Amino acid sequence: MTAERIDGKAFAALLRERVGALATQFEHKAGRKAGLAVVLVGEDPASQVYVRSKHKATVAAGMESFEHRLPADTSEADLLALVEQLNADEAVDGILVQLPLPGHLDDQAVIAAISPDKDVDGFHVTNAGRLAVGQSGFVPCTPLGCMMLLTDRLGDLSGLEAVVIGRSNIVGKPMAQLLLDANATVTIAHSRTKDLPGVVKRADIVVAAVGRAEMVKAEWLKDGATVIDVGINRLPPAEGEEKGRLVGDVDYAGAEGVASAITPVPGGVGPMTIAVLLRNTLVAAYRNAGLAVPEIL
Ligand SMILES: Nc1nc2c(c(=O)[nH]1)N[C@@H](CN(C=O)c1ccc(C(=O)N[C@@H](CCC(=O)O)C(=O)O)cc1)CN2
Repeated sequence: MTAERIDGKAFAALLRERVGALATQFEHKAGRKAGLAVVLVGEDPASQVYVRSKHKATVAAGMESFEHRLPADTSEADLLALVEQLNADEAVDGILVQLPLPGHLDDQAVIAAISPDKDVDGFHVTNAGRLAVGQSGFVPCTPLGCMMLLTDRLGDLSGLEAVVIGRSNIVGKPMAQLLLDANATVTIAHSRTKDLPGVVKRADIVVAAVGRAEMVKAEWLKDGATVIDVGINRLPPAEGEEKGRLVGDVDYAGAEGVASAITPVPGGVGPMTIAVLLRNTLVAAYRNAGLAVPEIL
């Protein structure tokens, strides 16, 4: 079997296009553009790339982008003051603080300061709670993007066995919650799971979000499984290479021979993160303006 490659890049482009069309409708109805504020503290090279991509995608979708770049030694009090200012700014529908933050800053305190109704990352404890009890809030972008790819491919997930490898607040836990809401039978596996290969072998759906390069091997997979690879790991440069290759948490070359479908890295889940961020921002804008959120969002 050669697995179908799930093209997250193409899916994300379609989603961004749809959000762009709805953002124009929003502007006509509300008399203003939807707005996203992104805060970057420090000079982490990967974060700089992601923040630049978010800015470009926001503007391309016809929304207002407010970028705040702060020095690496910014104090927590100054960062919290900026978040407060953005909470009060009516032109700002969504607020995102790029992670990771420099070590002296407490991510949880910063996330807690964001108004839950502007928390388009879905990281605030209020939004985590809303997801847990089935209320509408904001769902973290990466797991929601994974879910869109899964339902596009599989349709109804009822009764399917899903294994999520990784238990982070940002990906693993919300992913498991979304799969459970879709009536899958869900196992969350992690570094202390006994017989991880045996657990993964049961799964019709595998979501790998551990952050360890090519850890999930072809032999672990059930024939015909659908594999969603959230990992983005850079290998050390091979001879003659300037930069190492990007790989996921799954051994793609091996898994391709066993799975029925798999997301590549790059070009799979990663691009969905930014497309869903635009979607969440537009949902926030509709809600903040007191307008009905279009169903197709
Ligand atoms: N506040 C947040 N911080 C972080 C988040 C987040 O959702 N909110 N997620 C990640 C980083 N991230 C967005 O912020 C992100 C990661 C990866 C991609 C992406 O498109 N990756 C490409 C490969 C990119 C490359 O060449 O390096 C791919 O997978 O095809 C987009 C966004 C951590 N921080």
